[in-house]
Formats: sequence, C-alpha cells, structure tokens
Amino acid sequence: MKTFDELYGELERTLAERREGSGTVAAVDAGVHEIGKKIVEEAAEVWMAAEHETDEDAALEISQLLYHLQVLMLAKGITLQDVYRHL
Ligand SMILES: N=c1c2ncn([C@@H]3O[C@H](COP(=O)(O)OP(=O)(O)OP(=O)(O)O)[C@@H](O)[C@H]3O)c2ncn1[C@@H]1O[C@H](COP(=O)(O)O)[C@@H](O)[C@H]1O
Repeated sequence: MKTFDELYGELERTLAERREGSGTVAAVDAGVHEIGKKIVEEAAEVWMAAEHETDEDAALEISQLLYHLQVLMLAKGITLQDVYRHL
C-alpha cells in the first residue's frame, strides 16, 4: 500500500531512471494526447463501477484513475504542490 504522494515520488524516480519495462515510461513517451485518452477511459470505468459494481471494484478503478492523473502530471511537469495549492 502507498499514498498518493509516495506513488508520485516512485513514478518520478521511475521516469528519471527510465526503468526497464516500466508502463509509466511507455505512457509518458506516448504523450499527453494518449495519456488524456486513458484518463477519460479510466474516469468512465470509475463511474460504471460506482453505479454497477462493488465498492472494492470502484476503489480499484479510482486507484487507476489517480495513477493516470499522476502520469499526466509528470508528463506535463506539474508537481503535487501545483495541484495542492488549489485544494
Ligand atoms: N498504480 C499503478 C497503476 N494503476 C494503473 N496502472 C496501469 O493502468 C492499467 C489499467 O488499465 P485497464 O484497467 O484499462 O487495463 P488494460 O485495459 O489492460 O490497460 P492497458 O494495459 O491496455 O493500458 C494497468 O494495466 C496499468 O498499465 C498502473 N500502472 C502502474 N502503477 C504503479 O506505478 C508504479 C510504476 O509502475 P511501472 O511504471 O509499470 O513500473 C508501480 O508502483 C505500479 O504499481
């Protein structure tokens, strides 16, 4: 288990080191357009799981959406602080 901030730090390191076999490296290399499409897909899966599946299923989909949002943040160079100051 890890927190939102811990995942962001891990992904930062993964990208800096361009870790072999990393889906995050591949996603960032694919670019913002492709990441954006994935975010829309994951958001729809969150909605469907929340309406039609279990809370555990919804939690899983939410975790995937959060991951892909972080991938977009890292692709754009948006930090946690950039986001948190709007919360
Ligand atoms: N938390 C996540 C995470 N959540 C979601 N995903 C990605 O999102 C996909 C889930 O999307 P779907 O349910 O649509 O599954 P899918 O249709 O098979 O998706 P695709 O593989 O086709 O894109 C997964 O297959 C992963 O590619 C994640 N990929 C990585 N992480 C974490 O990120 C860290 C770095 O991972 P790597 O970059 O892969 O080393 C590790 O701690 C991982 O646990």
